[in-house]
Parts: sequence; structure tokens; C-alpha cells
Amino acid sequence: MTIAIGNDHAATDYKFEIIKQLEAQGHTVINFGTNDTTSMDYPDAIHPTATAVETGKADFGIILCGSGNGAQMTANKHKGIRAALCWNNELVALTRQHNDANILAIPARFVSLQQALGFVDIFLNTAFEGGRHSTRVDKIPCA
Ligand SMILES: O=C(CO)[C@H](O)[C@H](O)[C@H](O)COP(=O)(O)O
Repeated sequence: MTIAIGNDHAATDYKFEIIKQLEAQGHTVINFGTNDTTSMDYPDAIHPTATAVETGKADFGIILCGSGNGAQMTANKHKGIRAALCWNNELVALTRQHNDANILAIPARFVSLQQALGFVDIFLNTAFEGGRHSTRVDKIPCA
């Protein structure tokens, strides 16, 4: 799959480890995040990441900032984006199963690197259940 990834300065180290894991698994990664730890504004990295998913250039997105909130809020401004902020394995699985989330937001300052790497695996390997959840997901966009 092709995975878009975006991060701010709070998550640069996690981003590189996630890219390593994804590439080792055979995925193609498009990196829209900052590659250093100099303070920057997360929307500058997250908007292009969300656009890549929105336009079909990427199958899924992974976004990271300190709390994950700014990243998630930014991504969810894009049409067709369902970005989920998750901090444990069950939430990651549920947002794929029930919400068909297409972007995972990780709070890098609040989870360990091992947790973050596990979240990415679960996110990419859990299917949407459809059924009653499809009806609900279809009702999310504002008219
Ligand atoms: O914007 C955020 C909150 O949603 C992110 O967590 C940022 O990473 C955080 O605000 C950055 O904080 P800093 O004090 O500028 O490093």
C-alpha cells in the first residue's frame, strides 16, 4: 500500500521509526512531515498528508504531533477524511472496524515508540466491518 505520513517537531523520531517499519513491510511511504526537531506548525505537514489520502494518492495516512489533537483536527477538515486520535490498541482496531478511519493520529508525547509502531500495524491490518457502521459513516459529512 501507499501510506502518507506527516508529523511536527514533537514526533520526528517516531516518524522515522514508523517509516522504517512500513518500508520493511513493503509499503511505499510518502513523507510530508518535518525531518528535524526545529519547532514548526503542524498544519503545514498535516494538510498535504490529508490531501494525499483525500485525492487517492495514498491509501492511508499516519499523522503525529505531541498530543495528536492538532494533527487530527487539521486532517478532519478535509473532505472524505476520517482521522482518529488513538492511544491504545483497542481504539485503533475499533476506529477501523466501526469508523472506517483512513488516517491514524498518534499522540507521540503520550505513547511509547513500541506502542506507536503497534498502532500502525493494527491500523493497516484491521478491516472495516461495514453493515450498520456503513450507514453511520455515510451520515458523518455535513451537507
Ligand atoms: O499542536 C499540538 C497539540 O495538538 C501538538 O501536540 C504539537 O506537537 C504541540 O503543540 C507542540 O508544542 P511545542 O511546545 O511547540 O513543542
